Amino acid sequence: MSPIPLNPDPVIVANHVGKAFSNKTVLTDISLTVHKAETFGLLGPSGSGKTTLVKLLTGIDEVSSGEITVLGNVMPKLSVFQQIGYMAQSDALYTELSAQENLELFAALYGLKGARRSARILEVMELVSLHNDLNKRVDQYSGGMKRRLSLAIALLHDPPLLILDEPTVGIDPLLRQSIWNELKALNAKGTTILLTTHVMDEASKCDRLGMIRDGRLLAVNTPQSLIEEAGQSSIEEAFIYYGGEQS
Ligand SMILES: Nc1ncnc2c1ncn2[C@@H]1O[C@H](COP(=O)(O)OP(=O)(O)OP(=O)(O)O)[C@@H](O)[C@H]1O
Repeated sequence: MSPIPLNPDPVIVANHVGKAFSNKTVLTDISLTVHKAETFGLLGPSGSGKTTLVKLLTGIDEVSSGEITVLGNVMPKLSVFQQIGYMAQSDALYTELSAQENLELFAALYGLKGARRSARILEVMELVSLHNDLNKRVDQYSGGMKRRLSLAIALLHDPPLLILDEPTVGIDPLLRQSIWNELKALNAKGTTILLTTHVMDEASKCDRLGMIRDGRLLAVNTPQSLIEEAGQSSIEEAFIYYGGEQS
């Protein structure tokens, strides 16, 4: 199967990016381009540097070396952050408020008003199957429900770029499937998605994957090409192969 040609517009460009915290190097020489309307997955074990890279891409944190451009702007840049739907790994929710109140707050932040605001809140909550729990306080939500609410918030302003850090952790397989369907529908409308995962099955749903280990990008390609080039039969085996070659 030949891969679908990528839209050439670069939405994210990382150029020889490095990141160190005091004297600890966490990312080394990461170069990577994410094109418009693709789903790009960052796959790597716990502690490999995925969240650190995501924070650089969103502009929450700054590179130690190299450069990141997002939607044509050198990061970090506040105006670009408003064009990104960001779902952090730990849910940034006001737990003493209801889901509705949380959504209202973020909607106001994004400048969504009036009927458009109410309609969009309902739309995104239907999408994550939480529309019947709008008035429940978030401290009464389960872990999976909080993840889904965080995803709804990331989608609220219909941003051109979604950056999702482990979006489906704690979400049951059926709902995970429907979330993936939605992500693919957003892709089809032109939304670019970068997400992190360590679930191999999920990685195979991405258009392209970046395999990351010990802060280095080992390989970038379509899941199928990564498997074929490594002469393996699964993403998991390919990952072990590329990791082994590097070390
Ligand atoms: N602020 C910080 N100061 C010092 N070290 C940090 C900081 N943030 C992250 N690190 C270190 O950077 C490394 C990569 O962490 P990171 O959270 O990016 O990994 P990850 O791939 O996202 O892992 P996980 O899948 O568990 O979330 C870890 O060794 C972590 O301890």
